[in-house]
Amino acid sequence: MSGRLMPSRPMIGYMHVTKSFGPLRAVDDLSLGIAEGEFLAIVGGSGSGKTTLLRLTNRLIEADGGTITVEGEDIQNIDPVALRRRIGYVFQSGGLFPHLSVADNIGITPKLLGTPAHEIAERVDELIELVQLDGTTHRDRLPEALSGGQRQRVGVARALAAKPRIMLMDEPFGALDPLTRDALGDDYRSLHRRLELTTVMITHDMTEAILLADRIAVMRGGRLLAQGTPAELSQSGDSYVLELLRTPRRQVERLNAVLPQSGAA
Ligand SMILES: Nc1ncnc2c1ncn2[C@@H]1O[C@H](COP(=O)(O)OP(=O)(O)OP(=O)(O)O)[C@@H](O)[C@H]1O
Repeated sequence: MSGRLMPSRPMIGYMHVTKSFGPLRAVDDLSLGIAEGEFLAIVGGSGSGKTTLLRLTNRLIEADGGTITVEGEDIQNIDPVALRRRIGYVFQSGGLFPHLSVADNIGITPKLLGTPAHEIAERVDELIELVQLDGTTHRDRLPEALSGGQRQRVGVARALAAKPRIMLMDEPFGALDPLTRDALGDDYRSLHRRLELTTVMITHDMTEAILLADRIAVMRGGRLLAQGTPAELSQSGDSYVLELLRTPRRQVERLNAVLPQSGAA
């Protein structure tokens, strides 16, 4: 996957996008294109504008300047509800409705679209299987009776319900223990490939970004500081980018120093 800033026919295109909240420029003159089928990770410190960029993409908020395109269309010309149907969104906390069962949470979008009940039930079963939940035990549970990892699987299933081609994910695995996080990351990566999705995922974790994404965009102070494959980023002249990339390497070195080099671990 090439590290070009703007592929010739981007699935999502950001051209000089700016968004301010009062005097604060949360997103500042950002240009970037994401190719069809690409998995892009956005990495950056707290407050660097990552969530704002995702929310601009599905018109939860509106940009002050610049243009955003989805499948070549300016999103200003797409009805926000229709746009959100084409873009799945997964929240850090899962964002599930606490009073609705797993099945009803997953089926909420088809229901709002007026899909007949039997079709919703079929789609829900299909999605439960797709995200590897257990239909028998989990289908009728409330979110409070699920583990964090299971809740995130429901969040992914719900986001996929309207068969979007694009998935936006805001720190989807951030609050999970490392093993669950790894498993969910791997499972999502294969879903991304199998369903030929285009995915933009925010993560604080450079290791996760390197392991899951084709390309990484680094944001700082609302600006796109650097972007490229991990190998390309490692050639960056920017000290913040290099520092971000050094963290996973340091972790590996420390682990290697502590753990035996062979054996079960
Ligand atoms: N609705 C809002 N009103 C005012 N300021 C906002 C609003 N939404 C975001 N901001 C500000 O914009 C900046 C960017 O916020 P954003 O949530 O995009 O950052 P982030 O990179 O996603 O951070 P985090 O990693 O902590 O989630 C922050 O300073 C934040 O306080």
